[in-house]
Amino acid sequence: MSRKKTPKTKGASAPAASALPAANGSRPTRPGTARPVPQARPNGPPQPGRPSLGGGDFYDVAFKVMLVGDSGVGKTCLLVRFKDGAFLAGTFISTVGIDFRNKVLDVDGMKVKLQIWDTAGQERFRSVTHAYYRDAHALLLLYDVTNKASFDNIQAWLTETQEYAQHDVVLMLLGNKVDSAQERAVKREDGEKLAKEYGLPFMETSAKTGLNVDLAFTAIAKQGKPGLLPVPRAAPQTIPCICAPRTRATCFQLTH
Ligand SMILES: Nc1nc2c(ncn2[C@@H]2O[C@H](COP(=O)(O)OP(=O)(O)OP(=O)(O)O)[C@@H](O)[C@H]2O)c(=O)[nH]1
Ligand SMILES: [Mg+2]
Repeated sequence: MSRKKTPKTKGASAPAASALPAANGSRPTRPGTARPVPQARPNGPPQPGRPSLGGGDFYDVAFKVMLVGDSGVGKTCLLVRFKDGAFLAGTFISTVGIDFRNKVLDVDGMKVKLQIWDTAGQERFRSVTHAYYRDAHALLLLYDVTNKASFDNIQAWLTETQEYAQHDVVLMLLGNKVDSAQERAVKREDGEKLAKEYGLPFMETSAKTGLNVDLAFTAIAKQGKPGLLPVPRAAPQTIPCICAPRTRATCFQLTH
């Protein structure tokens, strides 16, 4: 069992983000620190040798999760819903660079700390986020069920994943904004089909109502706990390769 010490910072922006140029275009941007940072809730008595988040949250294993997907799909809202149980309604403020939050979950009696990295979906921050893929244990790939383009772009996000993340990274596909039934542009079956094609677990979520949000993060935490819920992967030969030609030499799918 890993008992690593966690950084005590909560909600801090990565240094790289602060060095980024100011936002332009129609959307306002928010630095990672713009969100209110809640205090960690107590999570059992201190135990000798057990690392803590600094606010009373002790954990046994730590797991880094990255949220990726097009700008506006709801990555930040999903994280805020999971961490704070609230929905960020109102003006859409794009994330600048990258931000993170920690939350400890109880998974079958073991405390699993999720360090969740919220990336900017905007193209101009792509080089910043690439640097963080390598350390991620899990990637949540988000699209917006009311935005077909964000669904179509999932393949491009998978390509990025194959290029920059560890080959054994845990992946999950999430279709967010499922509360907006009337504006739905991507059928649930299409999400399921894509997930099956790539051997990914799949859920539809709503950061607005909270539907499946805890469930999605808990499933990820379980996959981060060795011996629990191994990722259902398709056999390599059934997964079509989406590698860029220059990465094929190192492709782990070996299908071309
Ligand atoms: N109806 C509905 N709206 C949502 C949901 N999640 C997010 N939104 C809205 O979608 C917009 C974008 O949400 P964000 O979470 O900021 O999007 P993001 O993916 O973090 O975008 P970037 O930071 O630019 O990458 C905001 O106006 C949110 O209020 C949801 O589940 N349902
Ligand atoms: Mg965001």
